[in-house]
Amino acid sequence: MPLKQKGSEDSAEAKKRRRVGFAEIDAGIKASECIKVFLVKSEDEVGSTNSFCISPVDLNQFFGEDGKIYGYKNLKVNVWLSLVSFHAYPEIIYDSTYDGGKGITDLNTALQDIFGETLIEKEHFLITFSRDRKFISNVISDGVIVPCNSLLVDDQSSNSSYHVDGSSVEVIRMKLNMLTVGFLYSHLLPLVLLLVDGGCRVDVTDPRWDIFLVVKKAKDPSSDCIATVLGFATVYHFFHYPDSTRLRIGQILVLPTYQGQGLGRHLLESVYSVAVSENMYDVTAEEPSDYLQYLRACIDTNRLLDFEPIKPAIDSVVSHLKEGNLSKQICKSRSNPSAKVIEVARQKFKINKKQFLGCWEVLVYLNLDPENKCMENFKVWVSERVKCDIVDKDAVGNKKQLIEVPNDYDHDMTFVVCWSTNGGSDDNGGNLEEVQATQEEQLNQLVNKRIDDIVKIAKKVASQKVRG
Ligand SMILES: CC(=O)SCCNC(=O)CCNC(=O)[C@H](O)C(C)(C)COP(=O)(O)OP(=O)(O)OC[C@H]1O[C@@H](n2cnc3c(N)ncnc32)[C@H](O)[C@@H]1OP(=O)(O)O
Repeated sequence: MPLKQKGSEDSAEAKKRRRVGFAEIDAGIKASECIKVFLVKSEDEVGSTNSFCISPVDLNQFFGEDGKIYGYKNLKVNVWLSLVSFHAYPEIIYDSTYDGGKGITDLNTALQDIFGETLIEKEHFLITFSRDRKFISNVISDGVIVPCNSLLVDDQSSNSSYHVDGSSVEVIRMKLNMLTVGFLYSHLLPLVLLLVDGGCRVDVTDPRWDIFLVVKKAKDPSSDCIATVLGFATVYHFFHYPDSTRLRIGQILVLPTYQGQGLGRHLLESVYSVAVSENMYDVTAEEPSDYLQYLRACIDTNRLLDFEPIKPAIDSVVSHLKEGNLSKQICKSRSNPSAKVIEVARQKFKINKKQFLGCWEVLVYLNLDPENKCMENFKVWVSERVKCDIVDKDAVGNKKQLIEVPNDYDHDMTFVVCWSTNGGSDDNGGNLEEVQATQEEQLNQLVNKRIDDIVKIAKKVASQKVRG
């Protein structure tokens, strides 16, 4: 009897094990692998996966800690986003659902987190293309056109518009706390969340937020003037002690279909134009992406290129670099332009100090002869500037250290400066020489990267000058 019992217990166990063994464990699917977002201009494009598909920065961030969707077999999510009203319509396709131990992801809630109130059913979505065709035109009717001296403006009789696809393009400035503008912003927000790294909602009730909309205006077949949004920037008015205001760009986005046509630059120049005409303190950007930094550097260097008051200071560095072998100490002492030079550029162009110092290196480079030996001196000069920025080399003895750390972003390198508390010289398990050699190598990498950036910006600025 006991044996039989044991036997039946064994077989029950075996069955259980088999069940467990065969149960399908749900590995989930990364949101970025099954969700596609298409930009569409007309109802004919809805449902087509040949429409323009955007590349979100990180779709996975909206789906739990591991960015995965669980519980669906052969899942595909296609979202069509209207460039007319910025409504969105999702199509969710799958063979079946099942609980493989991780539950079944609530897709509607997750999509709501991204698209919010813009998410609507297909039937309503299709109607919006005709019903809301004047949506943008109506919103911007109370806006102010920003006059801009952009190099892109091709109509010399007016300094506020140029042309894309044969239509006139303008930058309109509005207060975000206006009801209709706040409503439009809530429709643009999904694009911010999807396409701006770290993008988030700004407080539309705060009167210190402006939005700069770059719009294309064209007549439709019934001769109505229809405006389309091509890009936008949200800009905050910060108090600057004691009695001025600085403009800070919170988010800037050019719709992917229009990127690379000079609109980002036109938006930035429009913000500068307002800063100059309203005598703001300066213009800054909140956590700018590398590409935005590059774009700003190109624009600012271009503006500084023919600015006479800073030329003697540039000439002085250039002649110094041409002098032959430089002592690092002299390099250090001639590292930065004087406060007066920085101030005169800020007053005229509203270029912030940190930004100016980046342009300074490009301006010096542009004035050197690349064939000449002084390029070696330029490297020494940049190297001393990098060292001053990041870590005081002499502080090694004082246990200050530069350490390379992994990062979650797609940057090549991230460094942190640490202050050792351990009191010994052998903090990394090696001796002081090894620590210094590692530091030297890491600094060299940074210097090489900085020089590559300078050369890239200088080439772009030089080519734009030739075209201009
Ligand atoms: C604070 C923050 O918001 S950080 C986040 C920034 N935003 C984002 O990352 C969102 C996604 N990215 C974008 O929206 C855009 O790429 C932006 C806003 C950064 C730049 O906008 P774009 O319209 O693409 O920039 P724009 O066209 O003015 O300049 C891009 C390129 O065109 C070039 N360009 C500028 N003007 C012209 C012109 N008239 N003719 C030809 N090329 C031009 C630029 O030099 C640059 O060329 P390169 O990349 O080959 O060197």
